[in-house]
Amino acid sequence: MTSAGSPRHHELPPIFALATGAGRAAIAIMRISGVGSHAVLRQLVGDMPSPRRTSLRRLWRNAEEHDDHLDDAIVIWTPGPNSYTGEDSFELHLHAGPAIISAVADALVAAGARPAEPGEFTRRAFMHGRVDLTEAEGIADLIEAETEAQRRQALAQVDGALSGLYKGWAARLRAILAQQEALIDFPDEELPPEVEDALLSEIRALDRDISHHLTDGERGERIRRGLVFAIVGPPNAGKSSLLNLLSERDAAIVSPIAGTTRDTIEITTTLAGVKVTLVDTAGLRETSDPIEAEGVRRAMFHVEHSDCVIQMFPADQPLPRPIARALIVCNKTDLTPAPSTLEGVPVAGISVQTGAGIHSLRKKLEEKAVALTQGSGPPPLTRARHRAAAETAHECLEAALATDWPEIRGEELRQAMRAIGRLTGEIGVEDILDTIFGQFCIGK
Ligand SMILES: Nc1nc2c(ncn2[C@@H]2O[C@H](COP(=O)(O)OP(=O)(O)OP(=O)(O)O)[C@@H](O)[C@H]2O)c(=O)[nH]1
Ligand SMILES: [K+]
Ligand SMILES: [Mg+2]
Repeated sequence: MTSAGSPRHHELPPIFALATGAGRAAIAIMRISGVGSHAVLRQLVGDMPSPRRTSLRRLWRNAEEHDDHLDDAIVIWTPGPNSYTGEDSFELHLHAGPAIISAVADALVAAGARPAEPGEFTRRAFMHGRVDLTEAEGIADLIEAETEAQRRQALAQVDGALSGLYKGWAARLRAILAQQEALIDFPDEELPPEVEDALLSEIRALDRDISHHLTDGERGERIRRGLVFAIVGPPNAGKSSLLNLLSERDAAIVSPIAGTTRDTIEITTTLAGVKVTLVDTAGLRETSDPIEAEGVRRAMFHVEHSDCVIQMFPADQPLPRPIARALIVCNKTDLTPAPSTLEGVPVAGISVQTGAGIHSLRKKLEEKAVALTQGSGPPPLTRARHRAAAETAHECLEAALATDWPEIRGEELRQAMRAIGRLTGEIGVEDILDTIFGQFCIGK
C-alpha cells in the first residue's frame, strides 16, 4: 500500500471489534486500536508482551488483582505507526465461544475501549495516511469479492493501482497550474506564445488520458457489480429450462404451458471468473392478462439494460426477428434442426433436453463475459464515485481549454484539481467519509 501523503496525527480513543466472523469456530480474533491501547492491554495481561510477536497470555478482567480469569489467548502487540490503522493496536486470539467473546468485550469496555463502528479501523488507517481512499475502497471490495475477476481487481486497487493513476494526474495538473499562475502574473506583451501553446497542449494531453479512463466500457464497474445476461424470447422457447441448466439449480418453474414465467428470476453464477446474473424473463407475446403484461414489460426492460441478451426461440416455431447485439439461441434441436443464421446473424443450436450444443453455448457466454470485462492499459474505473469525479475533472479541463481568459482558465484548473483530490481523499472529502466507510463490515 502506498501512503496518502504525510501521516496526519489524530489522538483517537481505543476501539475494538471482532475481526473474525460470528458463529462456531476454533478461534475468534479481537482487534483493539487507538491511543491508550497500551493501558488496555496491560490491564488485561499485566506485563506487556514484546511487540510484533505472538505471546501466550492469561487474560484477566484486571490482571493486577488476578480478578476474573477470562481465557488463555495468543496476544500480538503492534505499536504504531507501523500497524494497519497507524495506531497502537493489539490482537487477542481467543477461544471462539460466545461467552468468552462477550466477557472479553466487557473487560475491554471496563478498561476504556469502545466497540468500533463499521469500517472504523480502515477509516483510521485513512486518517493516519496508511491508505488513500481508493485503497480503502479496494479493501472493502476485496472482502466482498466473490469471483476471481473481482478479487484480482480489488487487490490491484489495494495495491495502489488507481491511487497511482490518480496521483499521476494530480501531479501533472499541479505542474500545469503552476505554469498557469506564472502566466497570469506575466504582462501580455512579454509573453512568448510558445509558453501558452505548451501549456494548452499539456492540458489537452491530460484531458485525453482522463477521457480515455472514462470510456473504458465500464469494465471495472462491471467486474465489481457483475454482468447481467438476460434470457428473452417467445413463450415455451425453453428459457426457464436453460436458466436451470446454466445455474445448475431448479430455480425456475418449467412447464409446457405457454406463459409459465411471469416475473423475472435472477440467479447469480460465475462465468470465466466473472460474476454474472442470469435473468429468466416472461415469454414475449401479446397478452390481455395484466400480470403477464407486466412480466413482458419487465422482459423488455432487460432487453434494453442487460449487458448481454440471450435471444432464444424454439426450433419448431416460426423464426423471430433478431434483436440487435443479441446472442441468438435456437432450442429444441431434438425436434427440428436449427437454422445456421437468422438474417445473417449466426445462431447457436441447442437442445436443453439432450444437452446438445450446451458446451459450446457455455463457451460463447464465457467469451462474452471476458470480452465485457477485460481490457488492456491502465486499471479501469471501479466506482460511480470515481466516474463522477473524473467526469468533473474532464469538464473543467474542457472549459479551461475553451477560454482565452487566464484567470478563468486558472479557476477551471483549480476545480479540476479539487475533483481529482477527492478521488484519493487528499482534499474536501469529509462529507463522503461516512458513506464510504459505513459500507464496510464491523471489524474492518
Ligand atoms: N423437446 C424439447 N423440449 C424442451 C426443450 N427445452 C425445454 N423443453 C420443454 O419446453 C417446455 C417449455 O419450457 P420452459 O423452460 O418452461 O419455456 P419458457 O421459455 O421458460 O416458457 P415461458 O416461461 O412460458 O415463457 C417445457 O415443457 C420443457 O420441458 C428441448 O430442448 N427439447
Ligand atoms: K412454459
Ligand atoms: Mg419460463
